[in-house]
Amino acid sequence: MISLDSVKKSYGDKTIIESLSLKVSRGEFLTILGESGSGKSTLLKMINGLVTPDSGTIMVDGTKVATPAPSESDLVKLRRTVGYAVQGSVLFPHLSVAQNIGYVPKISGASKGEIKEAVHRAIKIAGLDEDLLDRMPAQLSGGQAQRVGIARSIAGRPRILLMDEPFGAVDEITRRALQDEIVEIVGQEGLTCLFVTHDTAEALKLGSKVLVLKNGAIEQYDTPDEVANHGATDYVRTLVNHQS
Ligand SMILES: Nc1ncnc2c1ncn2[C@@H]1O[C@H](COP(=O)(O)OP(=O)(O)OP(=O)(O)O)[C@@H](O)[C@H]1O
Repeated sequence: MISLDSVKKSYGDKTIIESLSLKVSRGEFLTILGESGSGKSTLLKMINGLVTPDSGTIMVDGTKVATPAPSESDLVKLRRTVGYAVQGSVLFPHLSVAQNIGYVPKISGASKGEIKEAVHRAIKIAGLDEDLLDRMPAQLSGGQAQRVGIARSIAGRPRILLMDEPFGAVDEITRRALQDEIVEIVGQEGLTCLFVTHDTAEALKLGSKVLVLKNGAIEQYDTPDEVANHGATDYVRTLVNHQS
């Protein structure tokens, strides 16, 4: 579903990712674990075309995303294929909840009726109350905003879901509820999910596979069981032993 071949990325003279190759199968729930600055967000942004690598190849569901940078039509295709949710779910502040959730269907050219249907389907899946649809993002709690972000990321019926620390800004109880829901959504919809976290317990709990990154390089890419019980490097074993 997703493949990266010898991908390199630097910012200025700082190399973030030296040479990364990776294949993610359809239906995989891949958690990406690593400390701050290890390149997790950069990896997701390269997969959804927000950041272009210096060199290497990235294929997403048959579309070449890089390099060179994708064409305008490939980018549109990519927006439909890939849903993206980030920490604190950065919603458009000037759009209502319904407009936020309906954004991708709208830019994809869906009719008013189709947009409404997509929004209702998404809020149902994300466990949101209909009463919230007319509110503005500033009128939501952190947990509600997070759910709206999730609803928005799935409203366009993507095949791939990229989530960048999506539950970083919510309390522990909401976080657990959202974790369970996202696993269910990904399973039900048959999605391929890449989920970035710096929380080892979360990575091991949610992932069907876990990718451990350090300084932009792969330390281990394996099942949660293998990562937990047979850490490939000292770094992986330290992460597993020091989880909270
Ligand atoms: N646009 C940019 N310009 C320059 N440097 C950047 C840019 N974006 C990211 N970086 C740097 O690249 C490195 C990797 O950043 P990235 O956000 O991918 O890490 P991360 O693993 O997601 O970190 P965190 O867990 O803190 O979000 C960091 O050193 C960061 O400062």
